[in-house]
Amino acid sequence: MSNRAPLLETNDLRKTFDSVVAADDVDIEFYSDEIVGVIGPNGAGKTTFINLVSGALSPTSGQITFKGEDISELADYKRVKEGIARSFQLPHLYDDLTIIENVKAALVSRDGKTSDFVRPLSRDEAVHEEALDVLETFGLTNMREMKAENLPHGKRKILDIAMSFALEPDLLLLDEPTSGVGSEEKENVMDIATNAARETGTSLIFVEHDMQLVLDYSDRVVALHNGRILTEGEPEAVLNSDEVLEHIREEGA
Ligand SMILES: Nc1ncnc2c1ncn2[C@@H]1O[C@H](COP(=O)(O)OP(=O)(O)OP(=O)(O)O)[C@@H](O)[C@H]1O
Repeated sequence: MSNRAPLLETNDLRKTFDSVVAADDVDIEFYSDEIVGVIGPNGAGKTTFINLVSGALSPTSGQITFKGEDISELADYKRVKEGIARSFQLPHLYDDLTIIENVKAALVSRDGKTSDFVRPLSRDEAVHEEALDVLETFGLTNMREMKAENLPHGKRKILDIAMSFALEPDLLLLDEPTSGVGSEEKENVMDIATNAARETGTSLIFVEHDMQLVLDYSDRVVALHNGRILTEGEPEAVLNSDEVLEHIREEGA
């Protein structure tokens, strides 16, 4: 789609679990500043792809190249330092910390310290100011002293996304950012995530089952089925393609 060098590229990327082929020699490129929706029925390999790129899983074979470097065997925390962040289907938050402390934990981990430093660092003015900025951007200012465990699910997803952005990634992987979120709040979550991506120049890859959201928020769509790329390209064309209509939309993505 572009003459520019890809930000992320996979070559013959393969992951098997016994007889299951969850990534079947996947070749794909992602570019800076693009927002890509990944669709596919249950078991298509969407989360496996996110896990392979983030480093949660090692590939059985094949390569992942990020900013021109082979990161296939790089540990997940080192990939964060290289500029790859992710959020989870179920947010990974520090439930007994407040919202602002959660954001500070992300800021502190970005700067190479551990979350044990969060409480002392709550007195660090620079971290405090930056955390307030993040909370403002993501509409969480009013809830900043609430414990994460008391946040409603939609806000938990937003906090998780906010913490991912606080890591200042070049590429952010969102695994089902709207799952479990009430239908009236799904667009809000997607607006917040995609606006932040556009404003910061972060590339976004998001896994999504809601086809209307995929259509509304993606620059490009990748359709997976049985660990393979069924088709990819311009959102409307992909969603209305014969392959997607047959294998994904009928089975229910
Ligand atoms: N850790 C694992 N061990 C064994 N099999 C796995 C593991 N992770 C995934 N699989 C299998 O790999 C295939 C792809 O799973 P994956 O979770 O990537 O699909 P998905 O497209 O994300 O599905 P969903 O939409 O249900 O989240 C499935 O058959 C799944 O059972």
